[in-house]
Amino acid sequence: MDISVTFGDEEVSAQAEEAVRKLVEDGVPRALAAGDPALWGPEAEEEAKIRLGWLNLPVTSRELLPQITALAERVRAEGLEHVVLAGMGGSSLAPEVICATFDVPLTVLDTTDPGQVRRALADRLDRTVVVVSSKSGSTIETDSHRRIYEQAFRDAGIDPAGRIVVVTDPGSPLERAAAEAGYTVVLADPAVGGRYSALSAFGLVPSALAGADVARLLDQAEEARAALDGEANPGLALGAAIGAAALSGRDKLLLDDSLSPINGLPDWAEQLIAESTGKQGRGVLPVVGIDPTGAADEFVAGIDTEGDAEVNGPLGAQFLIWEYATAVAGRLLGVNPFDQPNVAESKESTARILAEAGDGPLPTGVPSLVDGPVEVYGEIPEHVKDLPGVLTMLLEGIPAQGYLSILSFLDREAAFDVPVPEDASFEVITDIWAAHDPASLQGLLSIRTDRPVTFGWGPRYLHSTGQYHKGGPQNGVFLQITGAVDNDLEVPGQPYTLGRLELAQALGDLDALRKRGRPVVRLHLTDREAGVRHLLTAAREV
Ligand SMILES: O=P(O)(O)OC[C@H]1O[C@H](O)[C@H](O)[C@@H](O)[C@@H]1O
Repeated sequence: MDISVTFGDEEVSAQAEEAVRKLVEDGVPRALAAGDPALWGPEAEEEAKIRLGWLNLPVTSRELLPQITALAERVRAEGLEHVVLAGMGGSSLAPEVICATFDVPLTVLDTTDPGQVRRALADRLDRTVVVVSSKSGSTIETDSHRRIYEQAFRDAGIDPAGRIVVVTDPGSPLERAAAEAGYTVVLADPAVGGRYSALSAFGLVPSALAGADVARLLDQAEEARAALDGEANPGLALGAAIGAAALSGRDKLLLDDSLSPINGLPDWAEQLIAESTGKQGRGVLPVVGIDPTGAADEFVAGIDTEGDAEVNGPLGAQFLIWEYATAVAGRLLGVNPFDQPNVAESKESTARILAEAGDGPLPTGVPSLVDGPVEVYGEIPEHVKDLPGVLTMLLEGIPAQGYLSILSFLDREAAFDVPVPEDASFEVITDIWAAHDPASLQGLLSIRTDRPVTFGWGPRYLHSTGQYHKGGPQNGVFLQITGAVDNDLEVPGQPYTLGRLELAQALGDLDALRKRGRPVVRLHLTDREAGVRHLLTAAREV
């Protein structure tokens, strides 16, 4: 197995070498191997004491294998071939990459979009097993999914007890609810934080049920763990390079996996890096989905792909190396890599908005302008009269070291429902999808600026880059997209529907961003399909 970190840029290499020398001199690798919680300063120490379990997961997680294997065998024997994972952030990003890489199907629910959840519900409910994963056991999206699936199973005459598997920390409210309901529960290691939990029960249980070879994943990680003890320590080198580069102004970390056999690691690494480093007005901005631009503040990390740094290794090894590197970079940046102090701001705003609105409409405000099926909310100068004007204004407003972030609270899969001609070639089909996919906006806008443009699906990004948006440097410009809901979904036992929660989450984050003085515009699509097409057309006119 080739597990290595190499440098393709002389400046990066020299800075990394110098930082590694200093880190070794300070005894950091030895202290980290020994799980020393004092490495991130006195303020982080208390939390670090209960957050370093990930270093040992390649070994300790093996204890879970008999339970997981038996569970997977039962699920298979019962013909439950549709595995749905309800989980946000650290509770779903790793299984998504593991399953994509091992090429086994997994339906991930990390959305509050009613259309997306309805699609999952309509898919083989009689053969569905749902993994409800939440470390805290109190995440609102995951709680909603659990309630919705419980109801759907009951309505179909299916006992949810045989269909719901819970992964959570010991003592969480979810563990208690699951015990009462008679669900199968797999307890996770409480000494591991959400975004460092790829090799814990959170990564392994849903992936094994979907058919991935998780024992192999642990073998790969164990090999990397041995390398982290040695002198040629890839995690130390990567963390030193990322941290030192950021300190010298190269703080946009472009993740390039174009040649990697691993499928989707950047989406996982994005959360790890953004939530771990983006706080106290500092941080490293992970950039996923666009090509390198050569900008002076850009650092290209290639996953099995050339870059300023190139990280080679199979998936299990990559997880551990990136976690180790992030912890090291956190030390260099002087932040606690295990907390997410600003994530709660949006959650609190959302809760307040829902409570204050009662049964009435949510406080959306009035549009500043309307362009066809797109309403524009936010401060728009007089001379801006249409959507291309709004997009131009946002692009021109990006600060010199800044970025634009597109935040889309829409159905991530809607574009793939668009009918395509029967005899269409693959190229034609992908063009049709792209023309209906809000994510295409990232590529269209990024070629109109030399600044990075990021794209996140809401509410998924709230548990990932959302921390950096609010806690990181004051240099982001935000474009939020919401849409009308035609076919809403009740959340059993709760006063809100899923669509109402989705909009409240968008408004909650809008409020949190505004309170921090971040420039933000919300576009509301009164007709989603026409709105996306109109928006993409406007982006081409900029
Ligand atoms: O696993 P859970 O407790 O449900 O948490 C899921 C996610 O939500 C939070 O908002 C955190 O910011 C994430 O780091 C975490 O992974």
